[in-house]
Amino acid sequence: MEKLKVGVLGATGMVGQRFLSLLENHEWFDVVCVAASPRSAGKTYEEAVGSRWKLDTPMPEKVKGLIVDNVNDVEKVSAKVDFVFSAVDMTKDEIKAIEEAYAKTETPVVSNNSAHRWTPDVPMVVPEINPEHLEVIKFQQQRLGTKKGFIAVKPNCSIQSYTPALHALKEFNPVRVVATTYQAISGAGKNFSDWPEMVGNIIPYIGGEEEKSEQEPLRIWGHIENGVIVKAEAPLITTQCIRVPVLNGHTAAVFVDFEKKPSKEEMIAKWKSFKGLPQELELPSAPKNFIQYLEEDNRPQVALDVDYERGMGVSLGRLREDSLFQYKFVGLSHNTLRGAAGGAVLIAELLVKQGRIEKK
Ligand SMILES: N[C@@H](CC=O)C(=O)O
Repeated sequence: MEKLKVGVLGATGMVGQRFLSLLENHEWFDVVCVAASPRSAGKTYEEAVGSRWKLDTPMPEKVKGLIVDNVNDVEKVSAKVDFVFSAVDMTKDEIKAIEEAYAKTETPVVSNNSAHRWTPDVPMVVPEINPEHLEVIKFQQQRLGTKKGFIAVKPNCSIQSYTPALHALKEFNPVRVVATTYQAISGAGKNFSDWPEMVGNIIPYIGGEEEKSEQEPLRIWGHIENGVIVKAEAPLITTQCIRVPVLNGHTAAVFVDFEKKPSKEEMIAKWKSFKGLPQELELPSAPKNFIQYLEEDNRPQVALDVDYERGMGVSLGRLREDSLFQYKFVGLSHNTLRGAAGGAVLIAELLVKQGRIEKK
C-alpha cells in the first residue's frame, strides 16, 4: 500500500520526538510535516530542536532537514498530510480548539493530549481493551460536520501499568482497586539533565495524576449510549501517584478485590493468554504478547523489563494473596512508548485497518 502522509503537531517536545523516532521506518506511515510553535516555525527541525533532543536514539535523518511549520497554520499543515498525531503543548482550551480545527479540515487527529479525553463523543482507546469505542466517531463527525475528520485520543500513561492487567480479569469482576504508581521523569517530558532535583529523590505529587489514574480506566470500560461514551461505575479505584528517579517506565503496586475470587493460577493463565484486536489483526506496532507474567520475586524491574515487546507490552509480577485485599501484584509499562506515542501509533494503525483513516 502507498504510505499515508503524516504530520506531527508539537514535534519538538519529548512526545513529538518519540513519534518521529517510532515513525522513522514505519511500514504504513511517512512523516512529511513537523509542526510546532511559531518560535520554531521556519527553522529546520534540527535547528529548532537544537540540544533539546531527549531520546537515546539519534534524531532520524529524514526529519532533520524538514522545515518546521507553525502549528497554528491549520490549513497549510492539513493540505500536506492524510492525518496528524498531536502532542502539542498549549492550554487545555487551546488544545481542544486546535485539534477540532484540524478535524474540521477533514484531517483525522490521533492525540496524546488529555484535553479531549472527556469530550463525550471522542473515543479514548487502548486498542487491546476498548476498540469498539471507535464507533462513537460517527456521532462526533455529525457534531463537527465532517466526513473524514475526527479526533481520537489515548489515555494517560499511568493507567497502562494496571488497567490491562485488570481488564484481562474482567470475568471475575474486580470491585475494589488500590494502585500506587511510581512514575518516571520522562512522563513530565524531562530527563535528568533538565530535572537534576530528581536525582536520588522522590516527589509525592504529580498534578492531576491521581484523578486521571482513578477515572480514566472507568471511561475505558464504559459503553456507547446515545452517541456518547458513558463511563463504567465499577470498580472503585483509589490511587497515589509518585514521581521517582527513573528515566522511563511507570510501575504500579496494585491491590484488588473481586466479586468472584479467582485462583492465582487462573489469574496468571488469563494474563498470559490475553489477546486483543491488534494481536488478531497483527498491526505493525502491536506486541505479540501484550502481557507477560514474571515468576521471579524481583521482577518486573524497570532496568530489565521496561522495553518488553519494544516498549509496547506490560510486565506483571509478584502476584500473591494479601491480608486486607484478596490479591496484590506489581505492573510495569513504558510510559512514552505504550503510554504515549506508541499507544497513539497503535490506535492510528487500527483506524487505518478499519478504513477510518485513508488517503485524502
Ligand atoms: N502525566 C504523566 C504522563 C503520562 O501521559 C506523567 O506525568 O508521568
